[in-house]
Amino acid sequence: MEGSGRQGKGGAPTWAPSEGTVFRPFVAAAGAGAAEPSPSGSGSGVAARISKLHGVKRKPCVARLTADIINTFERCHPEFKYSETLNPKRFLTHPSTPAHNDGVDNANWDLILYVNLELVNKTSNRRFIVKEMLGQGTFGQVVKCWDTETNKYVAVKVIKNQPAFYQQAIMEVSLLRTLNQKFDPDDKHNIVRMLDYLSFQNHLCIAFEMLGQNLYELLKRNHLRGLKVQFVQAFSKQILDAMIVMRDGGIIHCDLKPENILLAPTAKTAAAVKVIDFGSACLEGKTVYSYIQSRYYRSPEVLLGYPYTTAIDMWSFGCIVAELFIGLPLFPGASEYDVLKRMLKILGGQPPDDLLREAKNTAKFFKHVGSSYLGIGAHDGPGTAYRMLSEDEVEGRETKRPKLGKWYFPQQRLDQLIYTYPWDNTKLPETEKADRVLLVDFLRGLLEFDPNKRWSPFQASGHPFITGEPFTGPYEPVSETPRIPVAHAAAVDHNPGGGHWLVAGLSPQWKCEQMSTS
Ligand SMILES: Nc1ncnc2c1ncn2[C@@H]1O[C@H](COP(=O)(O)OP(=O)(O)OP(=O)(O)O)[C@@H](O)[C@H]1O
Repeated sequence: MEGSGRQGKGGAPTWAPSEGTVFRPFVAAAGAGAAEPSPSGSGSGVAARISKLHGVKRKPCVARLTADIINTFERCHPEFKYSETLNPKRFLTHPSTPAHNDGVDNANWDLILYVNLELVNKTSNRRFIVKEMLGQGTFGQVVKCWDTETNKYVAVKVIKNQPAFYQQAIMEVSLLRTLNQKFDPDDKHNIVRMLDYLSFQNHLCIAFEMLGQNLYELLKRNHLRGLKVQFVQAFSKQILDAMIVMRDGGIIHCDLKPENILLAPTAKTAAAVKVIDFGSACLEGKTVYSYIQSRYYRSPEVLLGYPYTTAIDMWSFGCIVAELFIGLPLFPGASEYDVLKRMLKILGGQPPDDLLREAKNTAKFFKHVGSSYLGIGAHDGPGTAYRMLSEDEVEGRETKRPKLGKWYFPQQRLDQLIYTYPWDNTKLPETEKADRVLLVDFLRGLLEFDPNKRWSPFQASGHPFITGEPFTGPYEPVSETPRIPVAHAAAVDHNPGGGHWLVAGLSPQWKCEQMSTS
């Protein structure tokens, strides 16, 4: 259904004879009929004529004739005029039927993108020429573009023309600018570089350096069998490096997952990665949304509706590390209930009572059973006052049975999963066994139910799994002194009126113009 209407509207044919001219397309001309070359090849047909014009003496073949087809047409027919602007648009956006914003947006408020559309920064006149679609997400579309200023390919995120998306994208610009310029001016900490941002047809467009495949695609390419421990180590180290910087800035990413970690081209090592997509990010202490993080990577405190900090990213990071090793998501729940149930089963514990007591959504998942209950967490601590609801109990409460997904691996505790992976394996070399012991100990500190006890990125970066130091027993991180996130302070200083327009270098007036048209 791709845009026949659109093609009709803007749609001149590739070749455009002047009015009244009956021009036979080349294929027909070179085929049977009046234009057939003479059987002898000596030259009475069109092909032979073209051959002569090109100075070709021997019998031409079709492939040769199409090599310089525009020239060929022009030589064959003096009235033939070619103009690239008259080409039919090759749409990249689906659907490509105009619906809003004077016909440049579709029904989903996405800008209708097509090959060779120029996204222009009116202030600098820098132009980004659209070439192909890279991905479509919640906030809009990401397209590969040719940057006329640097003569390089870049990735441009074209945000949907809707106030909520617009506002959040401004936040992405603001936070990424702070991270890039203030915290990582030399591009050493594995965070995507933002190159430019502009407003085009009421769409905020953000240009990023062009990166490669994401880690989910990498796992798929490996048939979801997981990566060697050495790669898991290398990627973990780089992601942690980015997370240390984010935490120093008091920035919570809120959507860490394998899809948002991209391979980066580098001369140094074949396994460099960068963190992308700050489209859901926020400042610590200024958390606005409660429905955040992709479900499989959602932390217990977010599921339960408890105030959150940068520790939620460490939970997602733990899920990513485990997934990189086993090739499958660790908690692929079909519902939030399913995710939580899997956490309890695989980790053999549950969130601490004080968190459950204060969290907003505890009653959706747990029943208060008094202080003496020796439940799932009993093996590693005192009893708990809360027990997770059964599916029947949830159905009774919510009138709907919670969705439960399939288990793709044995229903085991995390350590057993890692030690026995790929689960039919009996003999492992001693070095591999040692690596896995290290990995399990590393995951223990990341997948900690209590956000206050969960390791910070800096603490995790001291683990022997990351440093390569010998493992002498369970890792005890150094305690950290409380810090004041710098970006948080900066954002408040620049713009006490709320929002982050000024921090991003975008005027509130510009914001209003955009808002009013949508
Ligand atoms: N710098 C980049 N280089 C190459 N590809 C990119 C780049 N940035 C984004 N992409 C591609 O576009 C996809 C979507 O990007 P991004 O996650 O930033 O958008 P989103 O709308 O926030 O998506 P989601 O809804 O999945 O969070 C990515 O998964 C990736 O495949």
